Amino acid sequence: MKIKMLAGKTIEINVDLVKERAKCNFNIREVTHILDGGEKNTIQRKKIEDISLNDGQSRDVIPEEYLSPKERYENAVKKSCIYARIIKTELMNMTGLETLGFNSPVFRRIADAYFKEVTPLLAHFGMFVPTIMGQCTPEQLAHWLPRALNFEIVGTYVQTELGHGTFIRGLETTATYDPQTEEFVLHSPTLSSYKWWAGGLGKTVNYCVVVAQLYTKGVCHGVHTFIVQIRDEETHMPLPGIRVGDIGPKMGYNTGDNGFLVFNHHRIPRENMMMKNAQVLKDGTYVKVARHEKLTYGTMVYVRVMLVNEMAFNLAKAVTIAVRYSAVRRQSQPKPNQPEPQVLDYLTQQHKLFICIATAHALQFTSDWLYKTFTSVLADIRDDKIDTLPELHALSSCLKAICTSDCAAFIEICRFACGGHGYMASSNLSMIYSYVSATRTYEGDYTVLLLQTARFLVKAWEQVEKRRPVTSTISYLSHAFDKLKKPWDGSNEGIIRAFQRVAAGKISACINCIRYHQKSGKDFEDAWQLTTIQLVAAAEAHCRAVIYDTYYNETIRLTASSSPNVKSVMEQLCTLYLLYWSLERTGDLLRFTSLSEKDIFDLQQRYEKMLAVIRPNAVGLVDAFDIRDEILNSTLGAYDGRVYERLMEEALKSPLNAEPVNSSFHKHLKPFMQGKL
Ligand SMILES: CC/C=C\C/C=C\C/C=C\C/C=C\C/C=C\C/C=C\CCCCC(=O)SCCNC(=O)CCNC(=O)[C@H](O)C(C)(C)COP(=O)(O)OP(=O)(O)OC[C@H]1O[C@@H](n2cnc3c(N)ncnc32)[C@H](O)[C@@H]1OP(=O)(O)O
Ligand SMILES: Cc1cc2nc3c(=O)[nH]c(=O)nc-3n(C[C@H](O)[C@H](O)[C@H](O)COP(=O)(O)OP(=O)(O)OC[C@H]3O[C@@H](n4cnc5c(N)ncnc54)[C@H](O)[C@@H]3O)c2cc1C
Repeated sequence: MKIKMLAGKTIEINVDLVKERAKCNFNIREVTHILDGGEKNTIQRKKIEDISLNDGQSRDVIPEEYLSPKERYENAVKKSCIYARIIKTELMNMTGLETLGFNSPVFRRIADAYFKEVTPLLAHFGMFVPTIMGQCTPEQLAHWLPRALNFEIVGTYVQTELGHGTFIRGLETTATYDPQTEEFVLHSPTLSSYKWWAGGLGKTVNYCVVVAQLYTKGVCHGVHTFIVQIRDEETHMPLPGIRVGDIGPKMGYNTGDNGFLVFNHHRIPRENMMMKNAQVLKDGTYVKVARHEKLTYGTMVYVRVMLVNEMAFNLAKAVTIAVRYSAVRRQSQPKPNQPEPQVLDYLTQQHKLFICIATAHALQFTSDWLYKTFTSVLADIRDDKIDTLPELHALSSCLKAICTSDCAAFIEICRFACGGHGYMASSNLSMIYSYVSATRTYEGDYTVLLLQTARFLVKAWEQVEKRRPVTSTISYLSHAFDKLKKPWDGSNEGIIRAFQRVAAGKISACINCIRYHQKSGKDFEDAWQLTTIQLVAAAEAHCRAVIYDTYYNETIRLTASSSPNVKSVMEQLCTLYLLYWSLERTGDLLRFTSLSEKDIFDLQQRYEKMLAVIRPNAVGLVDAFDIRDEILNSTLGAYDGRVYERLMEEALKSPLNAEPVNSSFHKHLKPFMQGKL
């Protein structure tokens, strides 16, 4: 152990970690600034982290694993109020800082110091407020937004029902306009129409955005959004006509009180229909305002965009834990009479972990780029231009699907990399995994969203066939008709072009398959269904090509004025990422490019050399994510590497250790062992 001063405190640091940090050859702060989107953001983030975490209010006295479900929820509500107060105060102090807002990555990061699972207010921050911002008229906005931002009301987003989640047009809850009273009557006509899943609905919120089928003058106009009060603002009792409760234990999100909601002819004022995109006049006349009918789905697009950033952060946490632990952990004896090596020195361990570091960078840069695209499309929509929306929908759908899926898979690999101790709840890897695993399903299931992107790609292909211009992310399709396979080029640019060829080849194969089925007499819908396995694969290939291109270009752009070693290490990670996926997808490359067996051998050699090049900087790279111990919440991943001490300290907190003999011994085990039971 070595003693080190950190933030004014003297701490003991594991000697292996001290050596690792001494080996690091680049400026860690510089990389942190790049990942944060600039030094100004890092300074701001650290300031808010200090304000909100230094007083210890985020800490639990008893680890929440030992609390009952009810106590865990109550504890989460208590801490949510502290957390929300910090956001309110800091937001007021931060006016003018355009990069930080209500849902800023900074507030997101500190949330993890407060909640091992989630805050019951997550859907208030992530969905209720964004829906108010996106779906209200200016008058409605003036009424609802300040109340929601001040937490005078707390809300959630209630869309999914027992019977339907994916197929929104199939939702059954009705909102029928009554012109006599100028009210909507909300009703749940069947068991399958019961609302199910909304976060915070069970016990926490008093308002919600409800998605329901709008009926007026006897005509159904499809799903629309309504602001519905469900609990009394004083007593918090459910209002008449409302049945609401918690849906019970889940694989994760257990402090999130996901709920059910049943309407029995519940009335709300006409003004509570969110009327930015469509209106119902007092006499019941339906007026469509928006030019694109899917603008009602805007909150989902927003959350899908946010989730990409969410994935980058969660993977950064998991790999920080796994790399630090792998530097501390020593195991086996590959050579006789030699000390046990750090497990990080095993090539196979580097193969598990360095791709996770690279992926966290790739997702961070892709997420920043996607967010910019999102804000630019929002600006277009404000100017009544809706032609950029389909591309945003296609991009956010596939990126949400692939990033959540990759991130869950890589977090599980981080757990494997930590052996048995990775399975301890105190490693925090199981919590991170159960949190991330749900993201592949919610906000649009993986397969469903990739099929949305595939629709866009098939249409784009038809445009390219007609030699019509297409948007930037699919411009590579224009080269799909070049007949000759180009010689394999293993440079970064060459690999990206090769994967664009793979994507184009897969889309082309889907088109051929759909047309083949149509020629055999199938209608388009059936031909589409028969092609869906390939369509999902084509959308995945397209998405990966977008990520490779974005990661590569953003790395060059963001390190243009960096110090040489920072530039090198960031480029090495990007190259590692491209090599890793080339080796993972050799089948695709063999099918659609001129890659040979010899090229695969070369790729493998280059990949393994790159692992060795990155090895000395591995701990420095995860330190650069700059995730405070309070946020990591891990016995294995703390900055000081006191792994075994922390494991023991945590074990001693188990209530089972409070007494030398548990009463069940005398009550059950002893009589059983003595043959008396
Ligand atoms: C611990 C943290 C603590 C504190 C937090 C602090 C701060 C917060 C920070 C960040 C928060 C932000 C986010 C991160 C984290 C979490 C978020 C919080 C909670 C999330 C919990 C989960 C919430 C939910 O799951 S809500 C429910 C979501 N449900 C879905 O996604 C359903 C999926 N289904 C669909 O989207 C659609 O039904 C469908 C797309 C599959 C089909 O729709 P539909 O049948 O109507 O359309 P089609 O006929 O198929 O298509 C017609 C054409 O329309 C096009 N289309 C479809 N959708 C869209 C769209 N959205 N936009 C544009 N165009 C669209 C479609 O492509 C067709 O086009 P074509 O040209 O005709 O082909
Ligand atoms: C933790 C968590 C939190 C949630 N929070 C909220 C919330 O706050 N508010 C809210 O409204 N909802 C919420 N949800 C619900 C969530 O949005 C839905 O569960 C999700 O959209 C998936 O829909 P589903 O459950 O209907 O799945 P289904 O559509 O029933 O999916 C089942 C299977 O069928 C497949 N499938 C479905 N349709 C097709 C198709 N067309 N083609 C091919 N395959 C298909 C899917 O790929 C999947 O494998 C939450 C869910 C979870 C797990």
